[in-house]
Amino acid sequence: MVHQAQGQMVQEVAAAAAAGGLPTLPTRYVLREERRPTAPTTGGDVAAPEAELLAFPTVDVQRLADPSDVEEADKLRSALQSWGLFKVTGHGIPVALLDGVRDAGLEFFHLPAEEKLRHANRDDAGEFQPEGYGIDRVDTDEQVLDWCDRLYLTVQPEEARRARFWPANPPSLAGLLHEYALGSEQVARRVIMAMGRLLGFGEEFFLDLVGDKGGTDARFTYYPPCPRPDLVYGLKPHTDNSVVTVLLLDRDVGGLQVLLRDGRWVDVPVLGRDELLVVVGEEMEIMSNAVFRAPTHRVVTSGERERMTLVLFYQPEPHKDLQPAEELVAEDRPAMYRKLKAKAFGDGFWDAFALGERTIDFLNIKVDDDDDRAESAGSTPEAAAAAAAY
Ligand SMILES: O=C(O)CCC(=O)C(=O)O
Ligand SMILES: [Fe+2]
Repeated sequence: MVHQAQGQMVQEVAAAAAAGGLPTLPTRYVLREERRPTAPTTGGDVAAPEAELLAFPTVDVQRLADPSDVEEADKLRSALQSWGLFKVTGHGIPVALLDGVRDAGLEFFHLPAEEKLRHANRDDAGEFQPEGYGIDRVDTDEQVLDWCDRLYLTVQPEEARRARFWPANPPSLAGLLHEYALGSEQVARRVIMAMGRLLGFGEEFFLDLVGDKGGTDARFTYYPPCPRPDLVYGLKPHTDNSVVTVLLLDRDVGGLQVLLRDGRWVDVPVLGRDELLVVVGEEMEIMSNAVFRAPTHRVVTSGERERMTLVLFYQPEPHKDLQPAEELVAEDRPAMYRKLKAKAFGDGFWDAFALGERTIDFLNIKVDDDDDRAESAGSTPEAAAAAAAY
């Protein structure tokens, strides 16, 4: 059964609201009071001074590829230990390609509804499945829906692409996404290689766990303007279903926020046109036995401006075992997660996300819930250094 709300795109709701046809926001988007996003922490909150924005971590992936560049490796280490995400320069992807794929994505969302619905996220029987155009899965009346529409495509391995979900319009989109994904995959690989080196292993360390034919899923997310941004999430708080995620953010409009370890939500700034963002995902958290942590992040919407982002999720080969690397497990550092197949983890994401839970928690693969131990094993420079000694 498809839930009746599944058919309604947020873009249509937003258009009706803008035309004055909706005196109040439909309740299915309205968050319970205690869950509502407060005003962004930066810009208005004295607890988050300007300096914090300036300290937003940056890593040059070209420098990162040079194993003798200790300074850049230190920047990566510090970014991973503090924010769990960082902006990336030195990737070599032409800015014309970045702008091109952004423009093509936006053009797709601006097409008439019937054109976009040719690629709707339904299978032959009309049931919901994640790939294609639409909103995320709706299971119940109680589920509060995010203020966004998505176009979700499997990009790699190439033989797994499903042509019916790839827009024919604008005609440039498919080619641009293909090109961009190749460049962005290199960014992910360089980061994953450097993460292996940070722990004192070779750069193949995590790549071997991922496999040569890891998967890449792309998600274009369109956040229409919202008449009541104080009541909704663009995207609810979550951690990513990936080893790492590479994001191409909107050129002009912010909204992404990350939860710091001290419990504050902080804005990710609008990046330069040629900059990307890398976020650690839950699969890396598992493989690294929580030396690296997947940060919780969310999107708040803007009142008047639309926003679009393109996010690429890098995943292990589906048949690979997903588990803490044995080199990172010892008597005083027991495995924090149980083994499962990468595919089982990937599939679990959709159930978890609909409930607003982490996949790790939803699938109950934490060996125990002793967060103190997790903290001491994972988040300190000492722990990373300890891991390096293995
Ligand atoms: O749109 C954004 O800024 C973030 C999207 C995101 O976090 C996701 O799709 O997992
Ligand atoms: Fe995300």
